[in-house]
Amino acid sequence: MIRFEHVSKTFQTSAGEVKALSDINLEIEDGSIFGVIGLSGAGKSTLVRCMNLLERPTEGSVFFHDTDLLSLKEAELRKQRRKIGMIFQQFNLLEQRTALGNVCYPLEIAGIKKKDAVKKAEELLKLVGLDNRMQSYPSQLSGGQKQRVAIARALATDPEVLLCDEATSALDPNTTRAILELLKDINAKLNVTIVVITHEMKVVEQICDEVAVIDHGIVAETGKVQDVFLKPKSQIARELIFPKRHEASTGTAKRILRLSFDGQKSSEPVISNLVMECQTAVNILGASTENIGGKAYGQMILELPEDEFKLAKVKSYLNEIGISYEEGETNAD
Ligand SMILES: Nc1ncnc2c1ncn2[C@@H]1O[C@H](COP(=O)(O)OP(=O)(O)OP(=O)(O)O)[C@@H](O)[C@H]1O
Repeated sequence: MIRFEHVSKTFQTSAGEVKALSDINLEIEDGSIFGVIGLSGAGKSTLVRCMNLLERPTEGSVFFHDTDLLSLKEAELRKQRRKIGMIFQQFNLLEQRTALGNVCYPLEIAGIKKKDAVKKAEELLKLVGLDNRMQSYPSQLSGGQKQRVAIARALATDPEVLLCDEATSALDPNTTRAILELLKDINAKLNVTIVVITHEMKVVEQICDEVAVIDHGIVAETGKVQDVFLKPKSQIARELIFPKRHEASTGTAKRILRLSFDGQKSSEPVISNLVMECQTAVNILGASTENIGGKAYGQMILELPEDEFKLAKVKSYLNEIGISYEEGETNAD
């Protein structure tokens, strides 16, 4: 549905050129929930803004279906843009309008009759769970409720894609979870393709099918969420999945085994069986196993036994039961 071919974006600033994106290639499938994750300054917002040409790439092509958006005249581009809705971290609601007035706004601009606009806005506000707050002003709503209004407003023009730029970053964990569930619901009920920009792996875990990991303006890695979780290939993906703060901080580097759980095996029996089978105590330095779609995914870090014989036994046991692992060192921080 959306395809980037060799997209680059350079900003000219008084301090010189800033290359925000370099030669980005990616493809987002119709009906999917696609995550773009990266650290602050990685280029995520620029990337998402290039999807609807709020930002024009300096090089490359942006296809929406099979149309190169960069080749369109202004009127035609506006038409295509209506099919691409967007929500933001700061909600961007009109403060002097009620929730209903906010959702009616894009319909009024599109020339829809007031009666029809109100009817549609009411339906959308019901869909996002705000049946009782239609006449409330943004200042009377919580962050989660404001984001629900913003979602309803973005859906008013029947977009095929909804771009969500850090849409849950200003919300607490419970509200985040509820908003992500709502987006998942919208994807399933309305078949709207959803692109989620985030710096938080847990957001990707909760709703995305596929993910692109962005680092310093390039795509470091892309693939199905469970594959990237199971076997992160890039250093940046490893850091995002398993932040350093989860690892032991003893001041000295330790030799470790990094175990990957792939959704079949739950982590607890594996460790207790390993202890019994190999007759060795294992020191768990960190774990970030998560439940994704009802299956356990994630990683666990074990300190290696110093005894080489016991180490060989542990590795052979893991091979036998089919748990992926790799050897490494913790950082001495
Ligand atoms: N309008 C602009 N003018 C100049 N430089 C810009 C502009 N927009 C972004 N940049 C620069 O491009 C790079 C990528 O920024 P971008 O906002 O896309 O990153 P991000 O991953 O979304 O980060 P954050 O999560 O902190 O918003 C940064 O170095 C940023 O300073």
